[in-house]
Amino acid sequence: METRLKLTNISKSFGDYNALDGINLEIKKGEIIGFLGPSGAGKTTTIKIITGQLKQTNGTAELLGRDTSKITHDIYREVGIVSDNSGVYEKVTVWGNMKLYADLLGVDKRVITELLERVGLSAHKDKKAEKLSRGQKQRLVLVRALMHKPKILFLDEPTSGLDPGTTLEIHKLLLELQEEGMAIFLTTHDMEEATRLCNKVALLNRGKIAEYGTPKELSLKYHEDRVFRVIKTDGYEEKLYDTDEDRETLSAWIRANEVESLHTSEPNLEKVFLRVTGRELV
Ligand SMILES: Nc1ncnc2c1ncn2[C@@H]1O[C@H](COP(=O)(O)OP(=O)(O)OP(=O)(O)O)[C@@H](O)[C@H]1O
Repeated sequence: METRLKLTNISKSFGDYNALDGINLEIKKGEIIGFLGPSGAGKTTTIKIITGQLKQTNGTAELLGRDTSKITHDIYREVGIVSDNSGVYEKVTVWGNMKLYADLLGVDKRVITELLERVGLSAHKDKKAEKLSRGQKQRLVLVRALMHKPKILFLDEPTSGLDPGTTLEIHKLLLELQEEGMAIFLTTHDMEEATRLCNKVALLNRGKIAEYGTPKELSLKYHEDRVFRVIKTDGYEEKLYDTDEDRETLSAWIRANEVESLHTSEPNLEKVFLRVTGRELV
């Protein structure tokens, strides 16, 4: 699969403070990679280096095969960026906001119609952006970043503060885009979101990638206390651990037909994160 982003041994110092220390990361076509880390871990610094806004102290960053320290503005025709300060024109309508970008990028009007339809904003196209709800505005920002069909999309906290319905819609759209081959670099504080969307996640802590793998791999790796919850036919619930003794007990219950159901409880990414960083995600 085609590599869309490759970071090799990236370090960044601000004076004698090492904000990033030896970051390696690769994103291929059709992959969603989660970049997770507590406040101050170095996420924004990494994104700035990738998008050419900041120069690394060491290492190389290649975006769509080009060295980011030498990229020119035309690369933005193939890159989409969604961040907080997304620059929606508040006094301009939804359609107008889309049209401004479409003209700039040479995108056909039909694409605007299609995208607004896809995220349920067609009915609001003549509303000024300032009148949109938070979720509607977030969807506007997202589709505006998509209209030129970027090969790679950078998403900074795409669903933070949104209701579950809108969040689901955005997730559905992102999974469709992934299916279409878009590579997505996602920062999020929402571990459920990371688990649902990401092929792999990198846990960034104090400027280093402390863990990297599929959400499942990481959850299992930190799964020390494997607990089984057993509901017995008499209605009682028992907890068993992954020990020889408890396994023997479980076999005996099964043989005696005393087990109604059996559940394993795996730790989620949130717990992994806390263990790795010792810090809450904020
Ligand atoms: N221009 C700068 N000069 C000095 N230190 C900086 C500069 N930019 C960032 N830092 C420091 O580098 C570290 C990483 O910052 P960064 O903004 O990348 O964190 P982050 O992971 O994006 O955090 P958040 O989730 O809070 O946005 C922080 O300790 C920050 O204070």
